[in-house]
Amino acid sequence: MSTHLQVRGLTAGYRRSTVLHDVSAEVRPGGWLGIIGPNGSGKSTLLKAVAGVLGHRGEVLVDGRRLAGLSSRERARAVGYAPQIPQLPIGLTVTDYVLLGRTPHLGLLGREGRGDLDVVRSLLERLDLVHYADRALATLSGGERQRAVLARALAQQAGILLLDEPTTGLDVGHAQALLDLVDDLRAELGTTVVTTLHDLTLAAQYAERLLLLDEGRVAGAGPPEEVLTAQALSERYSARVAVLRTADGAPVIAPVRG
Ligand SMILES: Nc1ncnc2c1ncn2[C@@H]1O[C@H](COP(=O)(O)OP(=O)(O)OP(=O)(O)O)[C@@H](O)[C@H]1O
Repeated sequence: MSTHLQVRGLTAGYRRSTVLHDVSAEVRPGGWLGIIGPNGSGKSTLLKAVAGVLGHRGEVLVDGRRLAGLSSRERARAVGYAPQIPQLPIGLTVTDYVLLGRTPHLGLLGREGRGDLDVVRSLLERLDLVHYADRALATLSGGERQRAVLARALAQQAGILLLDEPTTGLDVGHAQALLDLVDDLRAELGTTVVTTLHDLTLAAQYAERLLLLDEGRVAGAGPPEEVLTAQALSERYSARVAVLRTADGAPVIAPVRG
């Protein structure tokens, strides 16, 4: 199942201020869009609005249907969301927490079946969480907890996966394992992926296209090699960087001391 995501003229914010101004974006079925931009530019706000947890003007279309018009079960099957700072039921074990991701797939009795347990088990293996399966979330380290949050979002097997800073707190190996897993889901299930990422080199290596936000407006969009120029990073982030290339031409962003 591959899902097409369109965001049209999205304006959103909080009680006192409008943060996003008329943002439009599109992700092809099975595509990966990386949202980048400096602190406070509106990346998380955009994901919240697309996830439907923050009111907005404009439209979010999933396969041409307004997300706001779907039932909550349909919406949970369409969009999975891992927020940057999730509210965690810290008394739950890792297994029970990740199983919550299966809720939109359970039958009338609400009982999980063998298939649900298999999905959870496989995610715990891929995210190196098997040893923690029976531990309460409260007892995990920051990176272990982050991996549990991502496992729950992945267990949902929604057509669109929204991940807000998924590699925060993860060491380089676990960060790569997570992004590889998301990429595999794209290949195996056709999952459409939107992530915010501060690590621009990782963003360039995994996302097909980038959307650069600055002060809540789109300041650039396109393939990573077009968006990530030293000039754009200097203008938008006030950063001194050298843009290097991997053997296959992907940009590597190296900060340079002044
Ligand atoms: N709940 C809130 N109430 C009021 N203002 C908020 C709220 N959440 C975020 N903001 C403000 O909205 C703006 C955009 O925040 P947002 O979290 O979307 O930025 P971001 O690009 O994800 O930033 P970062 O890179 O620091 O995570 C910021 O100025 C922030 O202070």
